[in-house]
Amino acid sequence: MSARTTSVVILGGGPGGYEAALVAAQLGAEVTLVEKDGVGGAAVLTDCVPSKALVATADIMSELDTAAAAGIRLQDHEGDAVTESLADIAVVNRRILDLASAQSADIAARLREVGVRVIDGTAMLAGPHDIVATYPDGSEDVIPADVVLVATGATPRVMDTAVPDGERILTWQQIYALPELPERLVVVGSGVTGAELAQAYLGLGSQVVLVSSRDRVLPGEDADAAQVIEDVFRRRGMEVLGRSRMAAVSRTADGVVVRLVDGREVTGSHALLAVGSIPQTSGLGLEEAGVRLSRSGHVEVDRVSRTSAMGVYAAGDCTGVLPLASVAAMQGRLAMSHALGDTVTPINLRAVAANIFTDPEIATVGVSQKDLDEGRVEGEAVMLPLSRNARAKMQGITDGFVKLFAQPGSGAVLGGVVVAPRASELIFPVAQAVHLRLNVDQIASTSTVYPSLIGSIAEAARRLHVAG
Ligand SMILES: Cc1cc2nc3c(=O)[nH]c(=O)nc-3n(C[C@H](O)[C@H](O)[C@H](O)COP(=O)(O)OP(=O)(O)OC[C@H]3O[C@@H](n4cnc5c(N)ncnc54)[C@H](O)[C@@H]3O)c2cc1C
Ligand SMILES: NC(=O)c1ccc[n+]([C@@H]2O[C@H](COP(=O)([O-])OP(=O)(O)OC[C@H]3O[C@@H](n4cnc5c(N)ncnc54)[C@H](O)[C@@H]3O)[C@@H](O)[C@H]2O)c1
Repeated sequence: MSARTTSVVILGGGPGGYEAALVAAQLGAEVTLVEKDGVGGAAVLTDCVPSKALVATADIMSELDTAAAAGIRLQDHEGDAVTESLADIAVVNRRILDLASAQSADIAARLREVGVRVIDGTAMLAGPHDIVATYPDGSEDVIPADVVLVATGATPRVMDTAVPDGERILTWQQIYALPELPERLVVVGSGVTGAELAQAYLGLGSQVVLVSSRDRVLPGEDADAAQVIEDVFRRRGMEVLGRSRMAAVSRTADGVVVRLVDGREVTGSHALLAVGSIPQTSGLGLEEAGVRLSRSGHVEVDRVSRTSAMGVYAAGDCTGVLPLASVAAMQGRLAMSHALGDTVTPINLRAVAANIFTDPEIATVGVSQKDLDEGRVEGEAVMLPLSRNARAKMQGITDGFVKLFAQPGSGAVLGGVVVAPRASELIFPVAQAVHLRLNVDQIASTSTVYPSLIGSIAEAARRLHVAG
């Protein structure tokens, strides 16, 4: 198949779709991308980018709060101490929406530059090689495709007993339209979305109650890291209700009531539902075209993003491989490289770095403590609290740690966890070590700046040295 004449049609313009479009265009294909809501997808318009922008604002406010501990006194013109900062949520939201649409426009411009045809419409398959695009005015086009990429993402899970109304009962995609800061926000679900947004609103000045169905928040994460975050949440005044499953949410005269399955009731001014997502794969003609779906409705793919139908690939949240923007992008790029005959290395989830944008952040890569504890991986762990690091002291960092996992004998770095402000930036050397199969001595002997938080990663590596 000649890449120059290959026609590629992509359903969905999130990171899975637009990154694939860029690669396919670079490899010489004729590329059409059909997107119904806006280029950049949910990642840019409603999920990843807006939530991180909200967190960034809350972080600025929390830095103001900690200024006093560093000896900084904020005062007004009369010399009276200023002890409170207020978030003007209408301004905050406007900035976030502007920033998201600017990011979307930048991506659309880049796609145009490389010759990708972007269709504003809804797409579905009429067989493995024909895509029907429906335009906003209801008219349709059939686009023939040699290669199809399904990258339609996921959408917030909605329960019949807790239906969002966009005013008081909200999904995370609706919060940026709020005209006022919620006075008392009940966040339901303590996964990554719930934890990040609960802390962001707490930082912005809302009272926050976090309804967590599990023993602790962030049930899927490193237990030591989740404990640090839960302690910080409580210390800063968040009410965390553990082992509390929401049964229903309804409106009251001036707010909401969240009913728990054990009969308790939690009242608030607003409820934010963060109870997971479902893949957007129904009604797309996928199964009719021979594309196998899992019981959860995700598209089944292999490590180069092939589905069960020849010539049809899938990437991102609709596959359920690992719901991260970075992974969606990687899957989309791999799909195009494979379809268009470029060199491909199958996806390696072991080396995927991820970050939870709480304060402090939790960054992880590679194997987990659970893998070691449950005997799936043989490894040793060293955990160093950041409170003993000189730079951390200077910056007033009291919570957080660095944890490194290594293979006994060889000292190969298997993974790590960093809990710190900007952990997302600090995890890179560990990710690089996992990716390049470096050993602890190679990390330990790499020069680090003194004083620096990253020095703790080198120190953890030194502690894992295997005497030769
Ligand atoms: C609150 C929140 C915060 C997050 N933060 C992060 C983060 O910090 N870092 C990170 O890596 N990940 C983050 N994620 C995950 C990340 O957003 C997703 O993994 C990512 O969006 C997946 O990209 P995608 O391309 O698969 O889908 P999406 O970004 O969902 O894009 C899919 C697009 O397809 C379009 N579409 C669907 N059906 C059709 C159709 N029939 N025709 C045309 N178009 C269609 C949709 O309109 C959508 O625009 C976050 C998720 C949430 C919920
Ligand atoms: N920083 C990031 O990279 C980032 C941020 C947000 C989301 N994400 C991605 O999205 C994925 C999904 O995260 P998520 O948090 O949206 O969903 P999730 O499915 O991981 O978490 C939802 C949580 O809600 C709980 N829950 C479900 N029903 C409930 C009920 N009735 N009452 C109380 N709790 C209930 C579940 O037990 C679960 O802990 C993550 O795994 C991550 O990959 C990434």
